[in-house]
Amino acid sequence: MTALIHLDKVSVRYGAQTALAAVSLNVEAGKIITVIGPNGAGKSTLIKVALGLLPPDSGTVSRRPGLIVGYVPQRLNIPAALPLSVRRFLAMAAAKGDWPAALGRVGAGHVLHRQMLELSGGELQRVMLARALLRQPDLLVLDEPVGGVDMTGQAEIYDLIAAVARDEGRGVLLVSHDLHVVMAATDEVVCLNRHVCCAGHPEAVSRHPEYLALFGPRVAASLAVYTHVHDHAHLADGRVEHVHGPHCDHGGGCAHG
Ligand SMILES: Nc1ncnc2c1ncn2[C@@H]1O[C@H](COP(=O)(O)OP(=O)(O)OP(=O)(O)O)[C@@H](O)[C@H]1O
Repeated sequence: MTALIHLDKVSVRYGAQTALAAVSLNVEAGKIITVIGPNGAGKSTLIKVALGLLPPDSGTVSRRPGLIVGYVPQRLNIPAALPLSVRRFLAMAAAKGDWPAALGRVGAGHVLHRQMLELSGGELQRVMLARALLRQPDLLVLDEPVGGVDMTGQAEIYDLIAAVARDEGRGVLLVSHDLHVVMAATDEVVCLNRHVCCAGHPEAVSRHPEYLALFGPRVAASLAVYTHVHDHAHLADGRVEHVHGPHCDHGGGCAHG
């Protein structure tokens, strides 16, 4: 298997509600896969399945044997009464790591001796990323990693994520709403709305200008456009009907409607 992780037709239900329906995706070494989708689309559920925290109701998840995963959650809840320095927090993840270098790399060199509870939202996200990278992961899983980070910081963090994939050959599975910032550094976009609506390479933008019109000006401006092969229709009751036409007119607002 060349993929670090492979999801094959994974479905997850919470009671009667389907959170993921036959979702397949691959993350390979050196590649960044970005999952986008509206609230409730199943992005966090997908991450939980990929991490092995949630077993799928059907379908399979295959991980390369011995895979090391670094995970940056959307939020970290630290008990208010827990005295925990950044240094100690990082030491818990990697006892022998070069913590100052790891923090310096994510632009948070100044927080090594601070208390975790004192950090700003952006500083906390950077520390979480440093901690994930200290594990020297084959696969980095990031659930909206720039929450609370200012605009300049966001660009810096995405540049770093791109370098981690490109220069160090790590695979990255990223959930993001920051489409325009993420696009430049993404190898493949997976548009999720319980099922995979569409997926493709952002660089296909220049080769397929006709698709720009499909998304409408608001989405097109933030997302540019990517190869869009649509093999299903969205029915009024929310179900999906598979059809064989190669492209859709996106009238159903697949990801964003
Ligand atoms: N433990 C749970 N029990 C029941 N329903 C759940 C549970 N976790 C998630 N859901 C439901 O499953 C659906 C998908 O949730 P999920 O958190 O995966 O979406 P998301 O795309 O990450 O959303 P958001 O962008 O709002 O974070 C939602 O409708 C949510 O209410």
